[in-house]
Amino acid sequence: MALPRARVRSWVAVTKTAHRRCSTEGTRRPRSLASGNLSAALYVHWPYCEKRCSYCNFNKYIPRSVDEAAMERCLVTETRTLLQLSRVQRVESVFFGGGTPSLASPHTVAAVLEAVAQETHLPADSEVTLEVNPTSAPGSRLVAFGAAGVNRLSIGLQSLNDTELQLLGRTHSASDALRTLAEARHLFPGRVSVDLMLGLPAQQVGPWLRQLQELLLHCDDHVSLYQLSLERGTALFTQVQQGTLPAPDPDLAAEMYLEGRIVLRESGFRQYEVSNFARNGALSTHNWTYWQCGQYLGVGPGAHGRFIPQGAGVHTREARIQTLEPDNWMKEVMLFGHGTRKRTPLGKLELLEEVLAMGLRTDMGITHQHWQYFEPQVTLWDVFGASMEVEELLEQDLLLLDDRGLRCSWEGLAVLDSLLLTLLPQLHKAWQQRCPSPVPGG
Ligand SMILES: C[S@@+](CC[C@H](N)C(=O)[O-])C[C@H]1O[C@@H](n2cnc3c(N)ncnc32)[C@H](O)[C@@H]1O
Ligand SMILES: C[S@@+](CC[C@H](N)C(=O)[O-])C[C@H]1O[C@@H](n2cnc3c(N)ncnc32)[C@H](O)[C@@H]1O
Ligand code: SF4
Repeated sequence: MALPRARVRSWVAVTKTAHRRCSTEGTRRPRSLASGNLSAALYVHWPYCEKRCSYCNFNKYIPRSVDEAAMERCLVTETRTLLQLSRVQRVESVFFGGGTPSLASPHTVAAVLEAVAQETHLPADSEVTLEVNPTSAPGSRLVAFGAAGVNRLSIGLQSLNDTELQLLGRTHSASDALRTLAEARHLFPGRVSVDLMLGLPAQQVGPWLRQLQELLLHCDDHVSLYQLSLERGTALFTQVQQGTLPAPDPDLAAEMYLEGRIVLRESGFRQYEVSNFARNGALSTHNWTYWQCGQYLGVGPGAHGRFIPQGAGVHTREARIQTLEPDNWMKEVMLFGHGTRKRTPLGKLELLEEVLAMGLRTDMGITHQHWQYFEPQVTLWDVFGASMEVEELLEQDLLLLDDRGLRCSWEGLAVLDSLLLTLLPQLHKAWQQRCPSPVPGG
């Protein structure tokens, strides 16, 4: 079998199908699983932005004005409802994402955190992240967000090249990004992440690597690299379709990623996940919960969640999506206490697919103990140990299956999508052999 070509999927594609601060993090089970269904992560979506970026198809709206008091009330109400429904006893991380949550008032952030602390246990060391867009405004708001309870920032820097930032439709310049980053590091030392995009139209490997090198002179202990995903319906997609911009070259993007991860490794960063790099143990607890298939509640328009709604007498994990459009979502929250639009019970096989596809994104992979937590009867050896195709991946040193469990090698992590093309069908095959009756969803 030829070595698969490196292809990095941005996290965006992954969330559509589907941190703790110590260096031993990757070797133990996150608390969210260790404590079974008693704990969860919480995602809070702020749906508004100042301006539409040319590449973005997230659930975001550019409003003329925002009724922040109403939005705050609804976020607090839905947080309470979902916490009661899940009956979780502790929340280990809260992530304010968007949209542009740094446009929200710190008061709103504080109100949501207060509701969490009233409904359940929010330990003092829980990770509370806020996504921040760089701005030219000075940072008194960052101080206020810290006072509201935020203790980690994720800065959407995207590029350190002004021409690229304009192409992306960003409202900030490279110098705004560096100034915001410096301010953030000053206020939240060791707790600042930056998102850097790669694979933009016309972007070349050398100049992009020089951006990364420059970023390394300024950044803190966490970096995320996201390959541009050209999304239908975005301005960038149309420009590429109409030929006014060249299509991003996937081979160049793969080269940027492969070279970039080496540069980061040489600077002391551990690639703990396909797109995420941390040093000094600054892994993100919140995202770790997603990759380990822990429970998470999604609050706000378009937020996703995965949890067992025990309060409704349900004992199956559900994938949930909240209503997308903010005004409709608010109406539903005011009427019903929540704006959950879609609930999909997850069958056992679907859950195992997620355990596999998400777990292998991390360098720790899937330990036997972790697998057993979701599937006590069929082991990783049973599923993958006798497959010739899997054996080939093991021989090519792309995959490891040993006493620790199943995980990608350093080379394998860069081509995970190709490995899953073998591993997921193998899981299905093993599952069918075990339960031959064709029950949909497992
Ligand atoms: C949806 S944004 C929200 C945060 C904030 N509004 C911002 O723009 O920085 C979160 C991150 O997703 C990544 N992202 C968004 N759209 C993407 C796309 N089409 N392809 C790859 N990454 C994308 C960006 O790196 C961005 O920092
Ligand atoms: C693009 S990532 C940026 C993370 C950033 N690099 C960091 O290290 O914190 C944004 C994160 O927000 C969460 N997220 C974004 N949109 C979401 C949604 N609609 N529902 C649930 N979680 C979401 C996921 O955890 C995702 O990894
Ligand atoms: S990339 Fe961020 S700032 Fe830009 S439109 Fe999307 S959510 Fe808003």
